[in-house]
Amino acid sequence: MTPYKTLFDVIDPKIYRFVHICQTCGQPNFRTTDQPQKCAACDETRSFEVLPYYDPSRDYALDADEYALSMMYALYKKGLHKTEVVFDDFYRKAPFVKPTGDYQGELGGYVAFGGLEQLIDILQNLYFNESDIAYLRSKNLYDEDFLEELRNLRFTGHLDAMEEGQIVFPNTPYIRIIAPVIECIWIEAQLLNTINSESLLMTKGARIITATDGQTVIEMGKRRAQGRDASVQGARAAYIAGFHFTSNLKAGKKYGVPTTGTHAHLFVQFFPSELDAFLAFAEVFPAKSILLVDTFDVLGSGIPNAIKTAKIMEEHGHRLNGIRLDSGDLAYLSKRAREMLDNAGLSYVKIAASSDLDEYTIASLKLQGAKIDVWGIGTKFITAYDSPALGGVHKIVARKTEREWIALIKISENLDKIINPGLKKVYRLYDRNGMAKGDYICLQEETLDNLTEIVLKHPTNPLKSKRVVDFTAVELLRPIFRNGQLVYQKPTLDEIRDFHRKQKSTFWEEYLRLDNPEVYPVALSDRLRALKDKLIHDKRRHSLT
Ligand SMILES: Nc1ncnc2c1ncn2[C@@H]1O[C@H](COP(=O)(O)OP(=O)(O)OP(=O)(O)O)[C@@H](O)[C@H]1O
Ligand SMILES: O=P(O)(O)OC[C@H]1O[C@H](OP(=O)(O)OP(=O)(O)O)[C@H](O)[C@@H]1O
Ligand SMILES: O=C(O)c1cccnc1
Repeated sequence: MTPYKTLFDVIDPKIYRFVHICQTCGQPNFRTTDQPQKCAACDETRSFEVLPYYDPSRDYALDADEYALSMMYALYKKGLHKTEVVFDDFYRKAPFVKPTGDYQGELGGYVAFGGLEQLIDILQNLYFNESDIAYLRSKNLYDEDFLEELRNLRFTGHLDAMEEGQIVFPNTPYIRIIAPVIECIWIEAQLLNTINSESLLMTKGARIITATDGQTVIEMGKRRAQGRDASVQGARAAYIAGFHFTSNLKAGKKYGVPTTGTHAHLFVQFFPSELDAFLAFAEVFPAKSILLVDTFDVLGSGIPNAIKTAKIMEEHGHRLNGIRLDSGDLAYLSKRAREMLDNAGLSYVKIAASSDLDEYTIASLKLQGAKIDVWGIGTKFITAYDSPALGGVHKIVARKTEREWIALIKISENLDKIINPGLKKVYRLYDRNGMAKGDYICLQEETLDNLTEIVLKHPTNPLKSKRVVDFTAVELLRPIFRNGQLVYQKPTLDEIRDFHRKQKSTFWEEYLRLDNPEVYPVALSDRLRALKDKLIHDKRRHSLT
């Protein structure tokens, strides 16, 4: 489908910041200034209504915390706002992973990295529009010079990121930005909001796909999502994770996610009888009918009426697609339903199930031998029910002085919270069979070219280390922006989905399993570790004197 162009694609609101409505002929005139000029349509020069012109669907600039504006202003007043800095984005603890049984060990887990496409759109369309400037002026906190600086502010930095759908482990940067400090501060909240929410849902989706193991999965979460847009973005994340369809038409229109659906209980209640409802639905949708069989009594009436409907469809040369169970004991009911359908010669009719499902219930149902072919998943996916936040962070790790870059560190009493300083890169090491062995984080100037062996040392436990030989190293951070310009060829949704599937298949299932997953090795190079130790030591000494 060719995306249609909006007025904002044709008349760039980053340049044409005002629309002057001519009060004589009603013509809108797009202008770079608020000073009236001759109307293009009627030559009138006197009377215009002057409005800020901006794309409301890309109203990004104030998606920020006030403290960001405070810091941006203070740095501006001190003449430091253009200082170049490096920021890393990473998370510390994998979501959804809880110890079960007597498990006492370190917790593993992973995140499927999501939201890059949305972040690209934000950074390409980031500007303070005139209504933002007017709002900030009304706060009486900032001077006019600063507001003028904001008017001209854009993202001008370099951004490297993992590709969307990549599997990423704790404390490994998935985004690295080199930019003036004012820009890095400005984007913090919405970068985190986007990446955290999308990655969280993609991860939940990836876990559900591990449990459904190749069967058809439909995302149905719209009604339970935390806000309108969350459901559309969530449906996209689900598709990348491996879901096959969404019920969400907007996600279909906006992102091209395949859509499908069954019908609700209301449709059955509305008709004089369940059979009337089924026959009506099947007549209108002979090629895509999945009948909801639990409005009254699944085994007593729902399935028998679905069988009658299927038989009538067969007489007309059609096949009933499936039935849906939405309550009760899904293992028992699906097994009985399968028997009844098979005995009626309807083994082609699929059984779909929904009812507060998640990866754990699905795994349990499979263990119980449930005969379910299609999984409908809403609430527990779209709300990331059991782990509703991903704690991704955006941290400064270096700044430029007149002469050189200096690495920065933040000390914490909690060893896990001490960031890895400096400008870094990330390698993933693969064995001969293409399976991932571990990730290796090193300084930008380091190279693996002549290394035949790497010892991946555990960050805090010297007893845990892993020697890797005969490996192929792949750099995971890819150039996305250079000097504020997009240099990355954005993949299609299906390419992202495929990329995610392939990446997931390079990990042993021990790292991806739902309960007590193995900890995937992520190690620092000796030079990076030495730099970190030195900075910690220097800071501690400094704070004691
Ligand atoms: N055999 C099963 N094993 C494990 N969990 C199941 C099984 N069958 C259903 N479940 C789960 O148990 C929960 C049942 O939810 P609940 O008690 O609210 O009842 P319900 O059957 O959905 O009925 P209703 O929708 O009418 O309230 C759901 O989360 C469902 O996924
Ligand atoms: O169970 P979920 O994973 O959220 O999947 C989507 C649910 O949405 C619908 O329920 P509805 O809103 O009619 O309410 P219900 O919970 O009473 O079925 C549908 O029948 C599913 O049960
Ligand atoms: O198509 C369905 O069955 C559906 C869609 C949204 C929510 N519940 C069910």
